[in-house]
Amino acid sequence: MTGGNPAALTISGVTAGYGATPVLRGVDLTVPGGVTSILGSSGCGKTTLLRAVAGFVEPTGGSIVVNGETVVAPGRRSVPARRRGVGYVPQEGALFPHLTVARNVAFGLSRAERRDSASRVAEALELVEISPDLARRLPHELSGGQQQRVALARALAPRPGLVLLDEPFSSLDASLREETGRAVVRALRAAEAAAVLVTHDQGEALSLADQVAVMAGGEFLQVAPPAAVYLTPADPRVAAFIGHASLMPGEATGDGRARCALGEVAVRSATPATGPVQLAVRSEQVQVAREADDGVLGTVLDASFYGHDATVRIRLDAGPTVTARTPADTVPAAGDRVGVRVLGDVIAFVG
Ligand SMILES: Nc1ncnc2c1ncn2[C@@H]1O[C@H](COP(=O)(O)OP(=O)(O)OP(=O)(O)O)[C@@H](O)[C@H]1O
Repeated sequence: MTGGNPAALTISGVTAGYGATPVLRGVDLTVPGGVTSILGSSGCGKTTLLRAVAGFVEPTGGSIVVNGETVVAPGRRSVPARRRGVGYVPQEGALFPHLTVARNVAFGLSRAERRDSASRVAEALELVEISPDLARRLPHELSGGQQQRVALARALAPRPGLVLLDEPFSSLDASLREETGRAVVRALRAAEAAAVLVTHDQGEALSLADQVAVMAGGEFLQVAPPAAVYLTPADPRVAAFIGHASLMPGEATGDGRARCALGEVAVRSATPATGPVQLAVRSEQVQVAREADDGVLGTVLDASFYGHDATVRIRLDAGPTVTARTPADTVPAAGDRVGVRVLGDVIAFVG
């Protein structure tokens, strides 16, 4: 955002629920522009928040401002969904199966905008890199990735300032997912639309977004650029959720070090000089060697092979379990005795 433009979206103290069950518990979020991804476990309230911004769920409290216009505020009638200037791409795209690509894209246009429907449709399809040759096809004649891009074109056709995407890539396989994700972000940037992207997938959240908002239990734990969320998580839950850190108690001993079940480790971040701390050890920091080599001893519980590498869970003799990431050609087997060492600084939180 530059030159004093309003933020694309400001959510302040929003509460919402279904019947007597609260789901959002006073949510605050500012989307200055660009792409913000919302990451959180299933059922934490991500879709409910998007639906509240889009105008499909009425909040019970708080306010929502879209591109400078207040659309929800206490004591005021909320602006209806169709007048919020917000595009919405639901899960699975939800194209109308009996309408061609062009008519699906034109569907979101207002009566006035339909006067130049052909050029609006062409513009939107170009933004999402869909060839005009596909405009007359029906959705089932497209690939999954193309269908998702058409769903985005439909949301972009009215030129909204803000687009909400609810797990738009969840039905795509891994490689198509990455490629479609990048194409969607290119289209959003070309359209100069800000976006909120809900996802379960931390790789997607970190790689596609300018800002990552980590949600748990109906509120945000941290909202920050991807590298900050990964390298300086605000809270142990963020560390555990993003990048699979192993959490364990420790005792800070001064000089930026702490003692824990992994021995003496170097710690990063603002920890007290001495006293109890909670440590978060990233799996890529944990090095596994044969038992004869040095390190803290433990027993392999299980290993998951991913091709490019593997993750190995180890129960340390001292009690806690840690997860290590090992090269694909040196994966120990369940039951193996191993030595474990920690590389670099571990994240520490005040215990
Ligand atoms: N229409 C509804 N009526 C009653 N409860 C609902 C309704 N929709 C959602 N919920 C409940 O509200 C909570 C939050 O749901 P929501 O769909 O916002 O979560 P989410 O974070 O998007 O989950 P997921 O990642 O699984 O899509 C859940 O406990 C869910 O069961």
